[in-house]
Amino acid sequence: MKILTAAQLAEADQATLKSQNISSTDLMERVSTLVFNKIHERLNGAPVPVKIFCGIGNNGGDGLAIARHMIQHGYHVTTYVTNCSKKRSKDFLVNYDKVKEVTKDWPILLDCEEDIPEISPKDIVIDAIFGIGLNRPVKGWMASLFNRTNDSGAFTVSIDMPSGLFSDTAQPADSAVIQADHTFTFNSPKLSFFLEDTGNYTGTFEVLNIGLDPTFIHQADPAAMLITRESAQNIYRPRKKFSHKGDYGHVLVMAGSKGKIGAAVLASTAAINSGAGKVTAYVPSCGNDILQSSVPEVMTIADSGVDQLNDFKTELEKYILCVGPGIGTSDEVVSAFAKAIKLQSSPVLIDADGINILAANIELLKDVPAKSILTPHDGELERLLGGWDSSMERLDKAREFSMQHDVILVLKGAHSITVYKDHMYINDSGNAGMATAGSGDVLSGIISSFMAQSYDPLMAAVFGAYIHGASGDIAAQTYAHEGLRAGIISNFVGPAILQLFRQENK
Ligand SMILES: NC(=O)C1=CN([C@@H]2O[C@H](COP(=O)(O)OP(=O)(O)OC[C@H]3O[C@@H](n4cnc5c(N)ncnc54)[C@H](OP(=O)(O)O)[C@@H]3O)[C@@H](O)[C@H]2O)[C@H](O)CC1
Ligand SMILES: [K+]
Repeated sequence: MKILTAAQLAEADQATLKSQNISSTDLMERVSTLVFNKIHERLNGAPVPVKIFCGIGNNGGDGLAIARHMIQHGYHVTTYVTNCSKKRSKDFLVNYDKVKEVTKDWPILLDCEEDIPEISPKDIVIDAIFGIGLNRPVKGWMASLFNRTNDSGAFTVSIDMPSGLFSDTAQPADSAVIQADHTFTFNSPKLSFFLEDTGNYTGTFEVLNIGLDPTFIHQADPAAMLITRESAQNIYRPRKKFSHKGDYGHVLVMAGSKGKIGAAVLASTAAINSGAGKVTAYVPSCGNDILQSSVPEVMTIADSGVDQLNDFKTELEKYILCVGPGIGTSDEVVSAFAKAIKLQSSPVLIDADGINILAANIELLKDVPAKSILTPHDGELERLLGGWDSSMERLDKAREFSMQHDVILVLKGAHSITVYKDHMYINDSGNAGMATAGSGDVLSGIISSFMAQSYDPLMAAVFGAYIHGASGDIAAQTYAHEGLRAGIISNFVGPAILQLFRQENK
């Protein structure tokens, strides 16, 4: 699913009016009817007090139209207009007049100086103050209204966006935002819904298809792609009937050190569980027997270093290198890592201490083959890029780094984001139970396995992140978030691939 910017959505709006030969008032009526139906389905006529706060732009227009439908259906509605300036939009005014058709009670005009209206925990608040037209931080009286709403304990439903939230630019620290319990958003979710510092404002969110011009949407270059089950289905490559293990590649997992051989076990198990034809673990010699007894499908090469890697020698001709989990960062390891990277001409996967080594020895980046994949968690990312002030800046810096070094970054988090130059892919699978030791080692194994199976590196990263999350989601149905261990996630790669094609129960 495409994630479009506020500017693109406004353009889509105009393209829709033209291609469907409808007025903007018609489109607003369509949108507000869709939202009303959703609310009506849930409330089912309940006599709860509903307070609808409307701005004076089109988000406010939506709010007024929703108010009209609700009043018409017998709901107990009080409508407020935050009448802070004279620049009311045309469709706001049309819908302001239309309220007259269903009630004698005009909306209450707030002139933005008076006391904030009472809001009780028993109210349902509908927030239609600002949508994608927000253009500056929310301060002063409006901020007090937002804070009062947030503190009220009332169930709050936001229309299109929680008011005060920016959709695709950095959220100013001093700007008030409505904390919604649920958000109905139009056409596509917004980028800020997926970022750590802003993603909680929406509460749960639901994307409503408001019938925007499909040609415009098809042609639009998205701010990011949301990777859902459907997108993952399209990336998946079925295996051929007449094939052998040589067709599915060979992953060489260079990982582990004394006390952290588990990282090598987890990454190489995940690689074999995800379909690589062959997997070899390249480990310090203390890890050899551990690997051989814990995962018989994986071959091993023991390095000359006993407790940690100190060299890189292998006769293997063609493999995908997955390097970094649990290797440490001592001088010996750095020289083994540097040697391994230099020997590669095809893209490699670098994780964990591999990323820490690059961050501390930035000159090694020139030996990293183009389109290699780095999978940092935020601590590693910070070492690599320096800090950031907002999630948007984190993305900007990642894009710049990717562009400069021609590498793919998988930024791990609640929604892992794969960044390659100007392209971003936001993962929509996974859960908080996956925040557990070794989960990243499993991700490295999964992605390198798909690289070995000849997926294009960018698609291997995007698909691997999805399958990793989906494995965790299926595993959590049996183990709960708390019971998830990295090795368990890895065992659910097969069910996650099956799930891609399972018919949903309707
Ligand atoms: N294509 C679609 O997705 C459709 C969306 N619809 C709805 O329309 C809104 C967008 O409406 P728009 O009129 O462009 O903008 P808003 O209503 O969100 O806000 C504009 C008004 O807000 C004022 N503003 C902006 N920031 C602030 C602020 N920090 N403090 C105070 N006031 C602010 C702005 O004032 P100016 O002084 O800058 O002019 C405007 O008055 C979208 O979100 C949907 O809800 C359509 O219904 C259908 C298609
Ligand atoms: K809103």
